Amino acid sequence: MEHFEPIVAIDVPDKRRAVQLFDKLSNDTEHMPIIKIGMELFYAFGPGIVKQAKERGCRVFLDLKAHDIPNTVERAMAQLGRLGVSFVTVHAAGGSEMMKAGLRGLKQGAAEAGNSVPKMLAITQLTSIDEIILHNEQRVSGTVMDSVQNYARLADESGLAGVVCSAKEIAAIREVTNPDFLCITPGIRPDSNSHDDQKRVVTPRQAAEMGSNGIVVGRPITQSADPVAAYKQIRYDFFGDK
Ligand SMILES: O=c1ccn([C@@H]2O[C@H](COP(=O)(O)O)[C@@H](O)[C@H]2O)c(=O)[nH]1
Repeated sequence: MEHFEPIVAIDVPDKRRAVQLFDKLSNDTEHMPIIKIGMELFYAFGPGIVKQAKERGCRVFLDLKAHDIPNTVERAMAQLGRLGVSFVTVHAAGGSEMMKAGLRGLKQGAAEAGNSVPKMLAITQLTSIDEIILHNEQRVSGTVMDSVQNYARLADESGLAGVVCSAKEIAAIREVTNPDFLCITPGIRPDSNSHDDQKRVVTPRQAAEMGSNGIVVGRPITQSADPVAAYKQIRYDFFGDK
């Protein structure tokens, strides 16, 4: 089973702060985190910000959560395949045709640029969603667990490398997917932290015990007075001495 270094979500509004965090976090070359660039940074600074993270030796998780008609996602993913990132994301709610088209585009873009193919992950139910939102707003009957399990099966059948989910759903996902299917888990909060807008939350240790292949952590690190110390503590809680 493959495990990844913690994925740090750099959700900050300005380039100077982002690059400062890339610099601080890439200093520990033995256990360098994977840098997650999301909509906030990418919409503001585009591929240039990806390049700046890569120049510091960081692997990049580009979390743009594509969700559109298959043709649009295929063409968008072809562009992302050219960037040399390690992970990209799409919403499983876009359906299997969209996910397959996205993967096709990603492979084509990566091949044209001579890059290896990034791992494509499907967002299942965002970790900010709970059963109240699922029932009252999405009008989905059943549990969050059922919905996440269904999306994971669909993503696996569509050829994706894995899903983004809460660690709480990993056991249910493993029942219906291939053994090497990845479960990457945000909604991570060390005991003392507030949950912010996250609903399905576990600690780094619980995520490890539940079988997470990699944790995604943002604010508990980026808003800490000492982001490097916060990262190291979270990494230790997830991996122990490894
Ligand atoms: O279901 C999901 C999918 C993606 N995310 C992203 O992870 C980070 C979490 O940040 P925190 O500050 O640790 O809450 C953020 O970039 C989200 O866009 C998620 O939380 N849940």
